[in-house]
Amino acid sequence: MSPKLGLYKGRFDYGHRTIFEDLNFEIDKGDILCLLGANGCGKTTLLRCLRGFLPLRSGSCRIDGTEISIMRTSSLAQKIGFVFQDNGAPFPYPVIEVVKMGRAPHLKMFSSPGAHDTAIAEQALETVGIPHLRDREFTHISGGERQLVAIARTIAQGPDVILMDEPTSALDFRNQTLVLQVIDKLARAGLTIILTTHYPNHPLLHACKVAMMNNGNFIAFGSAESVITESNLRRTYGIDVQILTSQCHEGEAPVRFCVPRQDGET
Ligand SMILES: Nc1ncnc2c1ncn2[C@@H]1O[C@H](COP(=O)(O)OP(=O)(O)OP(=O)(O)O)[C@@H](O)[C@H]1O
Repeated sequence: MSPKLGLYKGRFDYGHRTIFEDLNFEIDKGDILCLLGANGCGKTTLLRCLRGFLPLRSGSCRIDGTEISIMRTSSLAQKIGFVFQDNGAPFPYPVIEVVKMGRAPHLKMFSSPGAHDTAIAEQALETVGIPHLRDREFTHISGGERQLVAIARTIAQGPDVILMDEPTSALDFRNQTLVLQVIDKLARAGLTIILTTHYPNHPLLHACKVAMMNNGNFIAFGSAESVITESNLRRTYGIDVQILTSQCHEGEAPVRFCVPRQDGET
């Protein structure tokens, strides 16, 4: 059986500048893959290529074995959702209408969302814990709330795969935890999720696969435990980091987490 999503010998260039090349990975239904890497290493560019927003210079990206570059736009939108880093608010629509926009790939041309689509959108708001924002104007809610609305809209889209560009970046501590729990829940329901993050502790605390990106390739790919090591973190971010373990609850496996060393940069 084909993996849910695969990239094979992927290469992308902005003009003469190669962002990544000979990049390969496969992930399956229900997997969560966390992309880590320094600012500007190419995480967003990779996500955009996987969604088909940017064309690969060479190589192939396949969903369920089908090359995405030959898929129709609506079929691709039904299969892959994308949560952008920046959720600007150009129009003062009510939040529920913004979430219903996620249903667009499922509607016939010139038709509007119906009661079924409204119910799906309301369920998506419940899933991300913001049903109380249903009738608020999208332009009058906070940046973090807009990020949660964007996630709800993508859930309402009903894709098999969700690509999320720094989904926790604008969120407070509670909502970061909430979004990571939502991601766990979606994966348990069979969705495949790829997210970028700047917090190595997130994948350590929420066991998932990790790809560490550096110099246009993955320097490590695998379980959080195997990839998030002191030496990989030093190589990627150029600082000394210490991995600590703590027994939070008696009888449960110890939790691993990383902290920068106090004695500074390497
Ligand atoms: N449209 C563009 N044209 C040319 N270069 C670009 C363009 N977009 C991004 N870049 C460059 O490509 C490189 C990769 O950018 P990208 O946004 O993918 O990195 P990133 O890892 O997501 O960064 P961050 O963690 O800061 O969000 C960066 O050096 C960036 O300056």
